[in-house]
Amino acid sequence: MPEAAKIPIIDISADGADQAQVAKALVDAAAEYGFVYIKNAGKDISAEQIENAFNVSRTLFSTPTEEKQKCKIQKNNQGWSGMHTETLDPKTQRVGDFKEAFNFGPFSDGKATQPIPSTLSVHEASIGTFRGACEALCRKLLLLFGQGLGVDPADFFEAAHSPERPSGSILRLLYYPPPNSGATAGARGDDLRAGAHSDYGSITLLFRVRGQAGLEVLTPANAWAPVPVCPPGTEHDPSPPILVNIGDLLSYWTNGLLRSTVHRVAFEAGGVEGESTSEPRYSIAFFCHPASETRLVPVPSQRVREFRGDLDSAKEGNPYAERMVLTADEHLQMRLQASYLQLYEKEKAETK
Ligand SMILES: O=C(O)CCC(=O)C(=O)O
Ligand SMILES: [Fe+2]
Repeated sequence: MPEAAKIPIIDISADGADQAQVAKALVDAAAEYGFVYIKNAGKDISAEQIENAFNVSRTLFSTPTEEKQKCKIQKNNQGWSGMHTETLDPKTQRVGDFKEAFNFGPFSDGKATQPIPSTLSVHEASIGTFRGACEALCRKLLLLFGQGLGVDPADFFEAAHSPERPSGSILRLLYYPPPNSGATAGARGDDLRAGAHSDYGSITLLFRVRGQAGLEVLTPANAWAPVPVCPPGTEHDPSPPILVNIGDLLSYWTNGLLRSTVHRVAFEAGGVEGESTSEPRYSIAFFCHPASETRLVPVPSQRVREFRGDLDSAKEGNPYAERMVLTADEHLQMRLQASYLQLYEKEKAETK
């Protein structure tokens, strides 16, 4: 039975917690594992808000396909993507991901700035509020990363993620249909709910539902390890911890000091008591990106400058790393084109 991934649990909002110590623990976890659980006692994002977001998600994915089709994903990375639209690991997967997703871009005055299904109209403002809470938590984490890395000024990352400026940040609702259902008929043993990948942005927040297994990380020993929804010690918290992981952009920005770890969602992911993959699975991700025009110049931190450990892994996330300083938007576009094969292929054909 595969052993669960070793991922530290950190409480960033504990009363009287020493922020310098919290910042150091976060950086250590991000440098060693690339993943960290943020204990969720409901101070940053309440259990009720999270539950409400999952209810909205269930409403969305049970909306008729024709209605979702009207909001089909566009090249701005906003909208609905149906089964197999995204292929996170195109080199290995024979067929795209067994999942549906809906990406929300920015909101303005409680309103989405993109088409949304009519079934979501009554929930529009609450989705915007939830997205805002995710954005605020990310900025709090980015400030802690800046402090923990000794970046001068400490708000270097936080300031680059100002919510006032356009960015690629996305709130994503995800739905994985159950195995052996109409939507997954024909799936083979080696097919995946989400192919192996690392995330593209700075940091990702991931919300999951108790009992729903499936997420695995690739360990340094090249084995897949399940990531329990409620690791020991968090079973009685009001809400499962929020899983935070480092994306390629932040890894690249920090010369690979912060690790961007490969992960996937499998149909069979054993090893965690009380969790199973036989049910439909829902998860919610917030992908946090810097303002689009941010130039990914070296981070003003001695620790980053002196880090020479793993430059190769930074390069992996960004094949152009050696050639030029990219902007955040150029970095994102490069990655989107690789995983939305049809969306971009179709366009190539049309422009011929
Ligand atoms: O659904 C999950 O647990 C993970 C999803 C994920 O890794 C992603 O969308 O990038
Ligand atoms: Fe991911």
